Amino acid sequence: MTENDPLLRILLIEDDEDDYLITLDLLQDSSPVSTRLDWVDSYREGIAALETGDYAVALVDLRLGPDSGIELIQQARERNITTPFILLTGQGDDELDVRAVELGAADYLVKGTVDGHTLIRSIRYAIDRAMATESLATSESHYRLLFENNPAPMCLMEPDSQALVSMNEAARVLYGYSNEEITGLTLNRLRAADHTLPRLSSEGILLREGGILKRHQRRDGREMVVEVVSTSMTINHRPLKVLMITDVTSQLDNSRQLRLFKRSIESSSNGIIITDARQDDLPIIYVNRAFEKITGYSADEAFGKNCRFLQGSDFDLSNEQGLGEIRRGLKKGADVSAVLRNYRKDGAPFWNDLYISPMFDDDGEITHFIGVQNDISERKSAEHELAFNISHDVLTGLPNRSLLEDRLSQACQLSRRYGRTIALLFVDLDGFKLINDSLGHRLGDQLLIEVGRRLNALVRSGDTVARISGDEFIILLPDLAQAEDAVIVVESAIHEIASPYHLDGETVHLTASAGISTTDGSIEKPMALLQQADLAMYRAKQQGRNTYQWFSQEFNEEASFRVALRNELQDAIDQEQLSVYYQPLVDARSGQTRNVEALVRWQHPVRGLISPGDFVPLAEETGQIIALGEWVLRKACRDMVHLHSRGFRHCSISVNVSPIQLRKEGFIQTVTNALRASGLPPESLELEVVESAILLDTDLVINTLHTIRELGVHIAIDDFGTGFSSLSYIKLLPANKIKIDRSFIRDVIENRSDAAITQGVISMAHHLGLEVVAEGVETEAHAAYLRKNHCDLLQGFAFARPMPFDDLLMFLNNQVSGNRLAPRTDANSDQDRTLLLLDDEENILRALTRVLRRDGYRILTTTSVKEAFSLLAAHQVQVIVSDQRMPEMSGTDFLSEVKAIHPETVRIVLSGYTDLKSVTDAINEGAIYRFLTKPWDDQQIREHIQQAFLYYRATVS
Ligand SMILES: Nc1nc2c(ncn2[C@@H]2O[C@H](COP(=O)(O)O[C@H]3[C@@H](O)[C@H](n4cnc5c(=O)[nH]c(N)nc54)O[C@@H]3COP(=O)(O)O)[C@@H](O)[C@H]2O)c(=O)[nH]1
Repeated sequence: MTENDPLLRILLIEDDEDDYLITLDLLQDSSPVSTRLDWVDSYREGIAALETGDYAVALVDLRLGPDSGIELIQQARERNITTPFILLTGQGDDELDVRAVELGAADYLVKGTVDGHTLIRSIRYAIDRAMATESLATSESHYRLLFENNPAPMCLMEPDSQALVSMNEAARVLYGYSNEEITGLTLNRLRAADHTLPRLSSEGILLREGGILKRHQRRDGREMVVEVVSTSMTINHRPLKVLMITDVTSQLDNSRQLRLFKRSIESSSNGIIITDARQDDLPIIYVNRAFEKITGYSADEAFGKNCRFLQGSDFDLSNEQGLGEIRRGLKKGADVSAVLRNYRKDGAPFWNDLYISPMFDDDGEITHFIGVQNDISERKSAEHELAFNISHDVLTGLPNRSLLEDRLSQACQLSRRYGRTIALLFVDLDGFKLINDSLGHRLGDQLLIEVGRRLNALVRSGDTVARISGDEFIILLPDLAQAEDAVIVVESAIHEIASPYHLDGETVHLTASAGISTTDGSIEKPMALLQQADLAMYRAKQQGRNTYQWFSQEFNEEASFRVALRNELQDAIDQEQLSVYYQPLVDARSGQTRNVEALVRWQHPVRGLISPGDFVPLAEETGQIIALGEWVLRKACRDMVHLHSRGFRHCSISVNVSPIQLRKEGFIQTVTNALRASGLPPESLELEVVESAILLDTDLVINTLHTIRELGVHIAIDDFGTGFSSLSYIKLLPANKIKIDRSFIRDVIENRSDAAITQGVISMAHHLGLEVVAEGVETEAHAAYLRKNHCDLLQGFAFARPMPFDDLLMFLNNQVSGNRLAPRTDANSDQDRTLLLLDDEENILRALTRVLRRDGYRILTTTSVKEAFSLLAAHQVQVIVSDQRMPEMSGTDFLSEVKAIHPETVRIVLSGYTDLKSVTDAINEGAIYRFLTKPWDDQQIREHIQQAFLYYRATVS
């Protein structure tokens, strides 16, 4: 209180007015400051005045009428009235004094003993004390607020007992206790069973000074990891510990997770790079070990660099697209992935499947980029290999059909643009299957590889050699000035392929047939070129192989015809447009029909009668031969039963069986079904099988034939001599019969090779106990020759053509009624002497006949070599006299042939010219017996002829 202090308002609660006036005087006399003393004289008014809060101090009389000043003070305190009190009383009383101070009275004055100064000092003291008390209370409340409202959980703990004195709200919330539950709580209660943890700096959490980690539990038992910082302090003379508690459970989890992430990144097999987006040129600030391993660069070498250092120094076109994507992605701040060709430190390239992700700060700014590298070089090379395999033939490494197709299309575009010619060569190896089967597939493969290599070696860099299937190679020549240029290549190809191959110590010879098709690029469907070349190749095969042919529209039409036929054949089978014709096989000696061959015919509604030679191969290609063959078999069996019922029981039926039928499962059942359904005895059925039928699935076919044979059905080997089968296979076949192919019979009477083959086959067959049929017997001469050479059965136009069943019946009936094909017995017997005279001049023949007739010979004459062969085939000629100079061939050549075909004959040349060389050669070879000259001496020539007959007798008998 000073002079400058404002007016000091003092309340006097006193029931005695005199005391009021005394107090007023005392104040006015002694107070150094302006005071105003308000007086109330009752308890009630006193409380009311105090509640205004307007008074710096209140002087309260102990006695207020019936009320007590002490009660008033007590009442005021209860009403939170903080006004300092000075209790006034009429007499001194220590007890009262203590009581007043206890209640918060600042002083106790005894009325009448107090002077002005004492009063003023007491008032000042009361006010100061009140102010000090209030300031202390304010400060205490601040501290309490600070403790209670502190967001950090805090506890006050008694150090010895560890009893918790207090817990702030944050701590209560953390632990789940209410304020009331704190009483009696000890630190131990807050601890989990296993509350100690090692210092966790290794766990990546930064602890505060003095902080330790403990495992605590909440009221509900849930555990948590807390950091506890404990500080000792004394509060109100009481030593206490303040525990500052922080729940670090999630921090610890995060830290562990972070460490896990870090370890994952470190141990990731993908390379990981982090670049700083806030620095120029995005320098690398982190790389993991996998990066070092993939690239060969250490982290130190990579730090500070931009990732582009992995792209090598040369421009790489293959990266352009990927880099473009990355640039766009980075610009947008979006995730981006791209495959780049990067380079390792040692310069080796690798394929980097890169995934880049931006990292943002809280303001949405990109701070870093994380790149994840995946070295996909192996996958790339596998993909590359796969792509290669998709477009290339695995065996030879040559382009396959699909790549060829691409190149052909491209070639067509280019040749149209630049006016060039494209040629496609279709090269097919001749008889490769046979070679493959006999050599084995391993060597077969080597052969194909070598063929591919040879073809590749002879083409130019822009050309393509492809392998489109087994033994089919294509050469695409996309850039020819003219079509004829293809000839050089095709001839070289055929020549190269024909050079011997030396494989595993074996020397293999191979030929190829080729077809050429060409275009100026305008062809609508480029692959049609392949079909055309294929057709041309097919024609080359027909021409005898080891040659080439050009495609022509004519082939195309033929091919179209074949395709159409193939489709119509099914209708033919379904709609019974097929019929069976029969051709007799006659006994060579008796002329009797012993057997008939069933031959299918197709009566096409538009095309007329179609030969089986045209549609059977097609049916074999499509598999339709199964249904077709089965139908023929059933029909033939039925017809044969019909024939038997008409009295021709000695007659059996031959049915052709395709190799495809033989290999088909259930064929035996098909045969038994046909026999059972028709009632034909098995021995009346003969199946004709071509020798090549056993080339594929040999064991299966041979077993099938054995089973069929066991049924009683006969087996004939058809077209004998035309297949490539070995004789060792033949002996495995359970055959009854061999049919010599008609190609050997056609010239058998004049071609020494055919004659030798025919004689050889007959002899071999008889030694094997087989019967022999000659097919294609077209003339009497054929028949006579074959008879003479002991052929058993004859089949051919000389006797009958294939005919419908009704005609067959008629034919057989005619035979029975005497018109049978009587055996052509030669008019002269073995003893008869038959002389054949051959000269292209009729008058010579007449003159000779006149001279020799008188010696009783049967004289046959002819001016033609061809007819001479026929006469020789048909008659038992012993001596032949031939002119030397004839238009068809020389006499010595003719007699040389005769010697091969009829070695028993005695052969004489009668010539007006002396070509010494050929005559001496013929004599030396034994082809001629005598050389006589024109003009002749009648007597002399008669003697020579007689001697010739004698010579014949002597040598033949
Ligand atoms: N798998 C089947 N093949 C069959 C069937 N029917 C016939 N064929 C085969 O078709 C080929 C052609 O037969 P085709 O046109 O009927 O010719 C046969 C005869 O007509 C013919 N032949 C008979 N004699 C002569 C003759 O003196 N000269 C001559 N130029 N041709 C003649 O020969 C064919 C019979 O040959 P083959 O069967 O080898 O005994 C032919 O290969 C038939 O096999 C069938 O139903 N299924």
